Amino acid sequence: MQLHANTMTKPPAAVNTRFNTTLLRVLLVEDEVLFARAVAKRLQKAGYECEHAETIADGRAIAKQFQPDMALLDMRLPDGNGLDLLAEFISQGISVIVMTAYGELNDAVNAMKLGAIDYLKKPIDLEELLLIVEKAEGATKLKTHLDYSRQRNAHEAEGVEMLGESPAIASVKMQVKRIAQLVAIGDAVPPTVLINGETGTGKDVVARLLHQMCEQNDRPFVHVDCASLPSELIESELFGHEKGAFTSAQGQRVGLIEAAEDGTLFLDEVGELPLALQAKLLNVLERRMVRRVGSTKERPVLARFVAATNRDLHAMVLEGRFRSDLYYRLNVLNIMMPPLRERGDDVVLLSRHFATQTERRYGLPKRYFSHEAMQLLRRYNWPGNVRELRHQISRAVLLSSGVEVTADDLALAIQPTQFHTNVEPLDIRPAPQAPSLVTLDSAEKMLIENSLKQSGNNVSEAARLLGITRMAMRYRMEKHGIKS
Ligand SMILES: Nc1ncnc2c1ncn2[C@@H]1O[C@H](COP(=O)(O)OP(=O)(O)OP(=O)(O)O)[C@@H](O)[C@H]1O
Repeated sequence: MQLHANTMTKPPAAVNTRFNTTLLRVLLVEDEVLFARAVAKRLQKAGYECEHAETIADGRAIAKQFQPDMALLDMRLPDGNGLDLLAEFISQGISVIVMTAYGELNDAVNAMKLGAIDYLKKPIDLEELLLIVEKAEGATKLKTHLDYSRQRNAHEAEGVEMLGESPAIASVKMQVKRIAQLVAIGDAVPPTVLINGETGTGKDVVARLLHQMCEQNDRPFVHVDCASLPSELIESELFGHEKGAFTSAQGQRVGLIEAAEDGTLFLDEVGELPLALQAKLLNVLERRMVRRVGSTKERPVLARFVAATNRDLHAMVLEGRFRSDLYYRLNVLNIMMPPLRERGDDVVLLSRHFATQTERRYGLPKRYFSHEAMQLLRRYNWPGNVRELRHQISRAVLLSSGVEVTADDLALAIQPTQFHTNVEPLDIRPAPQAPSLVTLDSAEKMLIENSLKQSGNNVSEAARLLGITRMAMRYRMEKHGIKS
């Protein structure tokens, strides 16, 4: 057996102690070694732990030791068809994404019927692959593990930043600080916090900031996305289970509530929690005890509970879709995130910040916003809030042809009704057309060509300018038919 691996340094952890590991594990079964190395590198860079096997036999053997959470499986392998391994992996609870060659659509269809989460057609773009892996993570229980693991890493590596100087954000920062300073006396537990706000306003950022500012910031921060946990798994994910508690419970498992220890349990999108589980959660909050599925033993719960929602929970209570007792239990302290359109000039500060991030990531020269672009940014009403702003800015920075980001580089079709009420109306002119005609593919091609031009056709230097590996650069050049 050949182990092709990569830079894995830790020995594989046992299945039941996965909460103690830090990275989500991806097994790549692919016989094209160069491509596999490029994929492994990209995944490692994105925070995944990755192993590689070239054959079905190797894949089977490595999976036993490595205990992957997810597998990327090629369909044509030297010792058989990847479909043979697919069923085995799925029965072991491994999420599978298949990779098929051009014209092998039947394989993809069969794989999906057998339970693969998604498929990718070759030639594969690494960024697309990453997006699909991330999407698969979100659609399964894996997201929870990863958010938990990544967050632990993130706290070790860097602090959370909540940018903004507007009175609305200053007030949020003040509230977070006060809540973090509330020290529980004796046996008292920290009060629960409910964060409300439109999508993309930074509820997640606030939860992490609160954790960071608390005394127990070296304890775990466990992010549970209640919307993406499959309903059949949510109970055992949250509460844990004992061996044999149900048919597929081959081992004992610590639930996320327990995994939070005396840190923070962040229940994101709490409005999506099914009613039956709302009752169980209420019980945990009231009694501060948790019982694993299939166990008779109760364990104390020490974590701080922080919940977030973009729904009107009060309205959901009136409609009978959210338990009123749980609502009041969660809503002990409340933080309301203001929409971006109410944060005045924070939009300027955030735009500069996101532009600098993109410039650094792609090795681009510093960009400046034209006066018109700035006006547009200030006057748009940002329904997707800070998340939308971040995407728009990085897209505009990547697409701008010179050092100036113009209003046309921003794909904001502003409507007269979307203007802020307190600013003078902008010159009405047709919505920008050009950006919507540029595809991600052509933007990537343009970036690659530009970087090669800038580096005098030196591939390594061009890769450095773009902040990618030489291998990834070569892969992309080949994809776009660019010769050096
Ligand atoms: N004040 C801020 N400073 C810097 N970055 C921010 C700020 N607010 C939000 N962001 C960034 O915007 C994006 C969206 O934020 P976040 O995920 O916290 O929003 P959310 O309210 O939890 O969204 P959703 O309701 O969709 O889950 C993230 O990339 C986050 O880092």
